Amino acid sequence: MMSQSGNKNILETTIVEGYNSDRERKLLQWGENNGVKTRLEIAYVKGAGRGAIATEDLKVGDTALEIPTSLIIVEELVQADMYHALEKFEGISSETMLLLWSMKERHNGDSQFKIYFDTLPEEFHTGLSFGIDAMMVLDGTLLLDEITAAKEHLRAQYDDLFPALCEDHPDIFPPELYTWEHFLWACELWYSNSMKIKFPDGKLRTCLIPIAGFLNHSLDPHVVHYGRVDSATNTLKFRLSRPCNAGQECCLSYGNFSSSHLITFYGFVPQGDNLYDVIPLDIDAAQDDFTEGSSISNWTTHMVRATWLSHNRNIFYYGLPSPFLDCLRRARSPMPHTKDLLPENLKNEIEILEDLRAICDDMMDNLGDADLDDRKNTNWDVKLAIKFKDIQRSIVSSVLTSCYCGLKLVKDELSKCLAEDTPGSKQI
Ligand SMILES: C[S@@+](CC[C@H](N)C(=O)[O-])C[C@H]1O[C@@H](n2cnc3c(N)ncnc32)[C@H](O)[C@@H]1O
Repeated sequence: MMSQSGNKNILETTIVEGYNSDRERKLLQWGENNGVKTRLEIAYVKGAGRGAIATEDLKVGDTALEIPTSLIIVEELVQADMYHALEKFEGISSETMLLLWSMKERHNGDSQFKIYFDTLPEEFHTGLSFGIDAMMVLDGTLLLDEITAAKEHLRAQYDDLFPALCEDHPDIFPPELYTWEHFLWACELWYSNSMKIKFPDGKLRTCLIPIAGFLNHSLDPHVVHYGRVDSATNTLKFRLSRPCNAGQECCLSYGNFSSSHLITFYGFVPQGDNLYDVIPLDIDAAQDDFTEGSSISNWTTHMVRATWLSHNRNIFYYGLPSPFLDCLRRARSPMPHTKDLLPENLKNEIEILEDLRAICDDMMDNLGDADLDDRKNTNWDVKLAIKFKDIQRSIVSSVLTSCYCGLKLVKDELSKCLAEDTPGSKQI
C-alpha cells in the first residue's frame, strides 16, 4: 500500500552536462552587478529545462537568492503612451497591460531587461500550445476541457484588443509584433514564469523576476514563502524551509496545483504523488437530484483524490473523502445516516460501494488501454497528454482498490452481524 510521506516526493536531480549556459551566466552576472545575492548557479536539469543548483550547503532560514526590487518586472514599467492607449478598454487589467508591454519589450535592443529576455525560450511547451494529436489523446478528460476553455478565453481577449490597437496606434502596437502567436507566447511566459508579490506599499503585483525565474517546482520544495518584499532591504528573499545541500537543485512551490493545471499553464507534471490531483466522477443526474439544495450538491464534491493519500480505510471511510461518500449515501437514501454497524447501514454501504465501482469501471473504459498509447516517437505534447492519462488511471485504480477492499470489509461485517443472535449496534 502506498502512503504519503514527506520524503517520497524528494527526488534526485540529474544535471545534464555540456549544456551551454552562457546566456544564463550572463544574466546571473548582470544580476550580481545590480545587487542580486545568490548561493545558486544555473544548470540544465533532466526533464525540467534550466534549474537552480545550490553552490553551498544551505540550511533552513538561509537565503538562497535575494533580488532587489529594481530588477523586478512590474506594471509601473508600462510606458505612458501604451498605458493611455489601453486605458480606453474597460476592465483591462494591469497584468494584461504588462503582458502587452512584454511582447514589444522582448524585441527592444535597448531594453534594460534585454539580458533577461535573451534567456527566454523561443517556444513554451505548455498545454496552451498542445497540437491536435495531444488533444485527441485527451478526449473525454477534464484536461481537454481546461485547455480548451483557457485557449478560448485568451483568444476572446486577443480579439477584443486586436487588430483594433494595431490599426489605431500602429506606432505603439506594430502589427508584426502583436500577432496571435506572439500573444500566446506572452501568455505562456506570464502563466509559467510570473509570481504574485506583495510590495511594501501593500499592493500585490504580478511580476516577472529575472534569475528567480530559473527555480523549478517541486512537491517537496525548499522554498515555500517568498511572496513579500522585505521593506528593510527593498529586496525579495527566497529563504529555505528545508535544507538544500551543495549540488542539489533548489526548488520552489508554485502553489497547490493539480496536474491538469500544471500541464495547462506550465507544461509539466511534477514527479511524485501530487496531493492536489483529482478525478472527476460522473454521477447520474438522478442521483444528483437527491442532493439538490444541500451545500455539497456541486460538481466539486464529485472530484476525488487518490486514496493512497488517505489513512482511514475502515468501514464507512475506505480511504475516500467523507463528504463524497455522504453524497453517495444520500443519493441512495435521503434518510440521515449513522455510523453504527447495523445491517441496514452495512447494506447501504455495499450499495454505494457498488455504485462507485461501476462509475470507476466506466471511467477506466473511457480512459482506454494504456498499452495502446504509442509512447515512442511522439511529440512533447502527446507524451504529456499520455502522462496525464496515466495519472488519471492510477487515481481511478486506487479508488477501485478502495471499493474492493471496502466491499470485502463490509460484507464480512454484515455476515458477522447477521450471524449474531441478538443484533446490536456497535459504535466505531
Ligand atoms: C519558472 S520556469 C522555471 C525554469 C525553467 N525550467 C526554464 O528552463 O526556464 C517554469 C517552467 O519550468 C519547467 N518546470 C518547472 N518545474 C518543473 C518540474 N518539476 N518538472 C518539469 N518541468 C518543470 C516548466 O517548463 C515550467 O513551465
